[in-house]
Amino acid sequence: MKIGIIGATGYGGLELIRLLHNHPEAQYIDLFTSSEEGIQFSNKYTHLMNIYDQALLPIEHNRLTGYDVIFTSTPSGVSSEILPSLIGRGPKLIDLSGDFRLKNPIDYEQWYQKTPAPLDAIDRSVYGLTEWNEALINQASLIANPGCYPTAVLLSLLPLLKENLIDGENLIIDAKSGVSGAGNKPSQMTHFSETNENTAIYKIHQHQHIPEIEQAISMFAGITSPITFTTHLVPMTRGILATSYASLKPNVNEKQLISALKETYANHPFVRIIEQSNKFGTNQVYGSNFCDIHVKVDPRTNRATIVSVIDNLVKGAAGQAIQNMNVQFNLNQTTGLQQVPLFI
Ligand SMILES: NC(=O)C1=CN([C@@H]2O[C@H](COP(=O)(O)OP(=O)(O)OC[C@H]3O[C@@H](n4cnc5c(N)ncnc54)[C@H](OP(=O)(O)O)[C@@H]3O)[C@@H](O)[C@H]2O)C=CC1
Ligand SMILES: CC(=O)N[C@@H](CCC(=O)OP(=O)(O)O)C(=O)O
Repeated sequence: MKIGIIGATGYGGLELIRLLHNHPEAQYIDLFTSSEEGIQFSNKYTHLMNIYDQALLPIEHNRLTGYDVIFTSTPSGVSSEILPSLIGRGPKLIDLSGDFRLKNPIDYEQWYQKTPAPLDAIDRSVYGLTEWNEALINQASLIANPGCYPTAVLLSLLPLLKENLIDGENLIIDAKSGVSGAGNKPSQMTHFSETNENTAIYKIHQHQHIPEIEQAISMFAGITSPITFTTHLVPMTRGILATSYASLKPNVNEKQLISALKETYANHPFVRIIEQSNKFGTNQVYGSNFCDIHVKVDPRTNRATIVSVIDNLVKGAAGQAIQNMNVQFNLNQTTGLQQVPLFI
């Protein structure tokens, strides 16, 4: 396969490069930049010395049709300019940004504060939550790869909502992310002295992943109800831990919740249901494409606490993007993605 990565110099791009290096079908990879044309990649990123010594290429739209796959791992507002003219013209397009995820352009405008992608391109895009949308992903020209938080939240909640085991009307979701979730561009929020020895809540009630999660819950579980979703920045580099609190539907018990999760993901190797867990955290999936899920019912409140962990750069971004590429090309979903988590 001939693959192009736009945004190769960013965190998502670097993770695509790391994972594709061990992908048996990724024989040829070009790396594109909007700002560092001609620079030898391994001079910028020493860890890639003797692995990716090639020069970064400029983004020339008329040449992009010559690839089998184009990944865009760019800030919001970029891929909506690059990809629409490429749809159906050869390459499979996989966008890691939020530009094609929200079906209603007014929502995009409101939550991203940017101009939305053209409506016909949004209409043709397929939401790339692999475990839930495989058939459409297989046929798609343009994949809107899910956001990191939505991936962790949706994989844990959808089976329980779909089976009507928990109340979807009053969901409270509390999520925490490592700092790489904010990309490699420094800001006051991600500065070492602001994140070290600190845990902060941010974008309260304004996070752009709120409409994405609500849209997917409606799409896959048929429930249209607003959620309470809060995000926190914690002093670690990778990882997302999402904890949801939901009331049980009448006569539902913990065993049924676990069964629904296990049955849903029985044939999905990247989702692991962890039944016994005194300790459950982001390091058990670090560097891997796993999403681990744990659920516990509190009999005093009749509420379930549903917790999931992913590596934001792998299952939350590049790993899921490659999983989607595998589905598009009728490869086994796990191709190139069988890394064991880096535990310590
Ligand atoms: N980090 C994460 O955990 C996740 C990120 N995402 C999303 O994926 C996308 C990429 O994220 P991430 O890698 O973290 O971001 P980074 O900021 O680390 O990287 C983005 C890259 O995009 C390139 N870029 C910037 N402006 C342009 C432009 N105008 N045209 C083309 N390329 C441009 C830059 O490279 P250059 O200057 O070389 O062109 C830059 O390296 C974002 O939309 C993000 O929201 C989604 C899920 C998880
Ligand atoms: C820690 C951190 O800042 N995370 C980012 C996640 C970025 C992301 O994935 O957003 P889109 O893909 O929707 O652009 C945030 O909360 O905005």
